[in-house]
Amino acid sequence: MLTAHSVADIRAAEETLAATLPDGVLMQRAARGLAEALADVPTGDLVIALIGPGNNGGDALFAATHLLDRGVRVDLCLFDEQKVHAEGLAAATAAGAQVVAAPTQQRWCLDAVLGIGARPGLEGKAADWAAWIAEQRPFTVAVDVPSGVDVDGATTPGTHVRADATVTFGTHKAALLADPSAPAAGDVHLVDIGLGPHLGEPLLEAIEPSDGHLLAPALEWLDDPRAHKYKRGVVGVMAGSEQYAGAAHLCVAGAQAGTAGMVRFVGSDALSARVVDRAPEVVAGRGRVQAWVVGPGGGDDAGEQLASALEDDLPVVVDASALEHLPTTFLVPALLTPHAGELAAMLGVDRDDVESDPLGHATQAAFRWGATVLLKGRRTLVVTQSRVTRVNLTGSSWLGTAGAGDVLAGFAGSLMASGLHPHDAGSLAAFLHGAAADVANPDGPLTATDVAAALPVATAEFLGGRL
Ligand SMILES: NC(=O)C1=CN([C@@H]2O[C@H](COP(=O)(O)OP(=O)(O)OC[C@H]3O[C@@H](n4cnc5c(N)ncnc54)[C@H](OP(=O)(O)O)[C@@H]3O)[C@@H](O)[C@H]2O)[C@@H](O)CC1
Ligand SMILES: Nc1ncnc2c1ncn2[C@@H]1O[C@H](COP(=O)(O)OP(=O)(O)O)[C@@H](O)[C@H]1O
Ligand SMILES: [K+]
Repeated sequence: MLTAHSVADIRAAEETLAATLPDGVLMQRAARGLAEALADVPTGDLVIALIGPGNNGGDALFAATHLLDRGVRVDLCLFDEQKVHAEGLAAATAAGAQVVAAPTQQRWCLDAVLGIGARPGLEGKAADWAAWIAEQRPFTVAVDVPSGVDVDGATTPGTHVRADATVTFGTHKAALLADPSAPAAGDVHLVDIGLGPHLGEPLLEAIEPSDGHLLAPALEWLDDPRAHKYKRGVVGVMAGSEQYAGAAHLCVAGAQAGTAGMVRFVGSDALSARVVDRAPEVVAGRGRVQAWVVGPGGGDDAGEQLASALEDDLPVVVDASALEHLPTTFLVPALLTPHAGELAAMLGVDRDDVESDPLGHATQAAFRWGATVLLKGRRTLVVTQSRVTRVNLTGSSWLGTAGAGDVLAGFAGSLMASGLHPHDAGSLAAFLHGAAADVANPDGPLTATDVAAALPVATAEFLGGRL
């Protein structure tokens, strides 16, 4: 699992670790890691280092000494000459760095304006530097975090740097993983400075290809010699309507691609006939299931369908139209799967509000409904009270295609029917859904049907540690 920690936790870990080491060792580790990450800068090329008032600037100043040692030239811009890491500045200038008034034509840039001590938003000189980066497009490496973002909240309320890469120290930060701030970080490289053993519970985590073991609770039947389809679980699907018949097919396709042993479909006679025609393995009509999926393309019936599913007292995935009919709170394990527009409607706010603070709004909804909230998007979030929030890093923007959400809801329901907690079911479904899109076509268009078709292979590769 890839983890990100809060600024407060990082500070506490740093204090504990620093107390066991001679002064300045941590900054030296950070500076060396930063210089190593800049190994591609050719000898003789010129780097501009934008230096802020704190230790973030210090890291870059010491990294500059390593760059200068191997023949890279370094110019320095100081945010505040009175407030700069003095030893770092002395070391960098002694090694040959020049202080200049403003960035000009440099093709390489080190953003060391602000790190984890930042109040979000850049002003004055720092805002001018961010504008220069946006206009001149030098290859920009952010030190620890892109300056100006909200490090824990992953929001971008003011001016900030947009980097090509970020070299971060000790652990990831929420801002590097979650949207809307993640694009400002570019490619993220983690430098180990020894904080690991001193860090507490993460603020955010992301499933990695090596985390196939997370599926284990849904696969206990695999080793059971007397296993049969019902031991794998049955997932019930109430999806689709006259208007959105395709959602029924796509949700069923997602459900069939999962770990459950059988899919039941409940809908009108006409829709049931179509679904069974297309997917002969599906059993139509009410019956015993271990989890329900309600809402994809559900149209006017979604409220009734949700009420009917909730009567069974079973885990439930609530998607699309069913999100308009939520009970005050959930008494069964529930996974709600809104996109930003649906979450905005649930909370009575604007879509822009959700998009500018997805973590905050998904968390608010998870607490309000006592449910797991999976907020769909480029970096899908899965939030459950008293669990570490997960962010999904798989897939590409090609996944934003009609019906992809229907497949996701069906697949997550299948994992829940096999016994997974909604937090694991939702985050694994998002992970495998993105991985399946990459299997189907990593760099180009694809349909939701393609994603559903690739899910079984993506799951097998994940289980085999081959993703
Ligand atoms: N933790 C670790 O393990 C390690 C950390 N290391 C490094 O240290 C970095 C953290 O350093 P840091 O604490 O000095 O904070 P940093 O962000 O450089 O600057 C704070 C200063 O900026 C100011 N300021 C704030 N917001 C502002 C704004 N919007 N506009 C203008 N000014 C603003 C703020 O002023 P104040 O809030 O006091 O008014 C204060 O003076 C960390 O990211 C990493 O790079 C490594 O060396 C290795 C080990
Ligand atoms: N820019 C994007 N990058 C990656 N994935 C995306 C992006 N936009 C949407 N997605 C994913 O595509 C799916 C879209 O679901 P949804 O909005 O419900 O669409 P639909 O209702 O058409 O099925 C979700 O899994 C979402 O996370
Ligand atoms: K920075």
